[in-house]
Amino acid sequence: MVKATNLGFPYVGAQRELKKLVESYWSGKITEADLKAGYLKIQEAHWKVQQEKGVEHIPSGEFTLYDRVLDTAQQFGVIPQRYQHLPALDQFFAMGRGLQRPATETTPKVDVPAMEMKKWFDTNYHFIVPELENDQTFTLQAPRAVEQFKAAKALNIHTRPVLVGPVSFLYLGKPAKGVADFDTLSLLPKLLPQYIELLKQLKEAGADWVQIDEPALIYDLAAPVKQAFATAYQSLQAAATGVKILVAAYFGRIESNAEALLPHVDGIHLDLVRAPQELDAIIPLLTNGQVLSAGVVDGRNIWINNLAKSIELVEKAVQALGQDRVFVAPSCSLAHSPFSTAFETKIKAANPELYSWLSYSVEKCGEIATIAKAVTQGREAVQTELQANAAAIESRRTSPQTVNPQVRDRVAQVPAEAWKRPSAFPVRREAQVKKLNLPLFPTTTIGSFPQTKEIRVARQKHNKGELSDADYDAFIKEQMKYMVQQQEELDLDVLVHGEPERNDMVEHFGHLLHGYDFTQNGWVVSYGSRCVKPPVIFGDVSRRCPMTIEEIKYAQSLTKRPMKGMLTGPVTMMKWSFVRDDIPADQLCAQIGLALRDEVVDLEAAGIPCIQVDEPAIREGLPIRRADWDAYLEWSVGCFRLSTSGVRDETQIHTHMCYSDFNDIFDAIAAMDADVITIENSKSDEKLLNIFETKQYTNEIGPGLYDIHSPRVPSVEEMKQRFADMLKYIPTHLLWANPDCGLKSRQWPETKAALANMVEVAKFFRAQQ
Ligand code: MET
Ligand SMILES: [Zn+2]
Repeated sequence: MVKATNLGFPYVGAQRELKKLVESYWSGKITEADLKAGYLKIQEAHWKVQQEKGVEHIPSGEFTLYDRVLDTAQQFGVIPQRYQHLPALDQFFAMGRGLQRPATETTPKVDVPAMEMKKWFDTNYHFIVPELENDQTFTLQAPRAVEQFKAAKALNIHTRPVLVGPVSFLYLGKPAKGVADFDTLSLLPKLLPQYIELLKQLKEAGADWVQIDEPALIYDLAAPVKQAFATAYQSLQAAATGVKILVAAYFGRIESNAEALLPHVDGIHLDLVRAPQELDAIIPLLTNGQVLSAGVVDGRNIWINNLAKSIELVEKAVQALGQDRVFVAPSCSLAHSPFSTAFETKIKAANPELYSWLSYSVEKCGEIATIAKAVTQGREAVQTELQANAAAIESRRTSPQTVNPQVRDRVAQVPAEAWKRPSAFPVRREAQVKKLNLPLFPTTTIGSFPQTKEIRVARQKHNKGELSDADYDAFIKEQMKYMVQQQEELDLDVLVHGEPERNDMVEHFGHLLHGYDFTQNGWVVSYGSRCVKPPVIFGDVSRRCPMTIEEIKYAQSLTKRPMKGMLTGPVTMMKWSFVRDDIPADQLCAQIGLALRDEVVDLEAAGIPCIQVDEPAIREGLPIRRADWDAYLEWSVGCFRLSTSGVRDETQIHTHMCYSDFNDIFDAIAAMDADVITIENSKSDEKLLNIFETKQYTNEIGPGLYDIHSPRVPSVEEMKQRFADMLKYIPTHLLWANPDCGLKSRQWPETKAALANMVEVAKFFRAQQ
């Protein structure tokens, strides 16, 4: 019998119950006991819903109150010194999010920052990076997996415990602050006995299968790391704990990384959505009853599965291995997909066709069960489900909502010259210098100004219909007027309209484009208790109407200084949305690129001399494997150019990225060929500037002069220092003065003070020349 299994579930809850629960605990509204009782109830509901949907291997132990890598660190005693004095639960949250607490009669004052957070592979989830000492000791304490397994068992639900694997844990960890650099994998021999102990405890509690997540298997790995995998699983096997081990890799292909560990495990999970070709590669390597867990249902998106296709794939595995050696599974933990489409009442009513294409975690569990049943009992056993699915897939393939022939034709017929500016940068620069007549070291900002409470309230009222369109427009105009006035007073050179009309740089444009929709409850965790609700791209994308012209034109009418138009680039529009999976990414990106191209051309026609197209997400879209980088950079950079190259030489194209860590893709950034790029710098001066020692950036550039993430006002002196450092690397005539990123999360007083200092610095250096 082919088993329906799951790897992980959206622990945040159907209506983000867990978020509300932990946040109430943080604010002191509920006690630790309330928190415990509360999360047990949530877990119970989750186990039950998976059971009802027909999942046979229900995961436990992956449920976390903040982050499961952090859970893993704490339960093995990987606790940096600065948190060690705190009681367990406070300690856990302090490591995740920092803790500030005044002294009481019995306890001293606490003030500890959070540990570092990093992106979890190529998802938008962020995990807490374990800090390891080179003489680190490990001690197993209160393992979550055992606690949760027992809790489920008490409810009569048999679960499959999930652990973060020992190699991935160490590989993703880093040497603690102040410790000399060392290979964190060298700690493996010390860590493994703790895993053995944990497996024994799970066995004792009644577990049979244990899922050990080793997502690090999808990286380009050096030989010693592959060896570490082999060593680790060899010793777990030799310990004969009595549980069966399923090693799970996901988010990509494992290639040869698992070969050495394979003989030492009872099964392996593969992400067959990202790497379907690995099915054929792995089958011949499985022996002695080893199991293949086939990840055929995409755990990272919101779309229905093509059941007929998945069934075929699983049948192929069954033919080779037999029914008892195949599990059906999501590609990765379902924690990366929202909870259930049942809450999408608005889409259901307004667009039932789109609704029929959606599948969130609960529905995905149903899909997994259907696939398993079809393969075990034959397709007839699930005929109704298969028919409904086939109809939905067909409607999605042919619907005018997804396919717009005009858009398709336009993408297919983009002329070669549309992929780049007509003239080279030096020629464009000459035209721009003449037209803009800017001083040396021009000053500008990145786009947004403070999103004040007043702005948020007005937007809410407008959304609820309490503020008329006309009144809201008038309000936004007032805001722009204020923002332009402030910039003139500060004596900035290139002004912006300030983005008061935008709630979010992607969602705002989504509303103005065909092919986008918005969910009510499509939440996924971004980090800790923080969730995001990305827009959905379901169809071919084109402009509904000009998107920004009114506002920018109005802002320009208020000043003689050049106004900078402000758009979100095609790659970022995709990366920060739930993207359709029925056309290739490069095609979708070109569609968005063309929509933006029209807007860029319209802005120019409206008399806007500078246009910024933000691409903060280009780097995070970089594929995990180096071998895939070139193809990705080719289309993503190409689409940026497509969106920006419809203008005359004299129109100055800007772009912006808020990280400086792009030394490895420097050539691609240069190939974007923006006239001006503004980038982050202030948090990592050297990292960014070092690259200029070896490579030349030929266009204009504004490395951020100060960090906008903090309310702190940078002094003139420190910015002078930073500017002087930049001047060592960047030719005088190419350098701009600007902050790191947009100012929307700041307040006005600090914004004005910081910008005033920044302008002073630019003027000081101008006077020196
Ligand atoms: C995350 S990058 C933000 C760019 C945008 N133009 C802003 O200033 O807010
Ligand atoms: Zn930014």
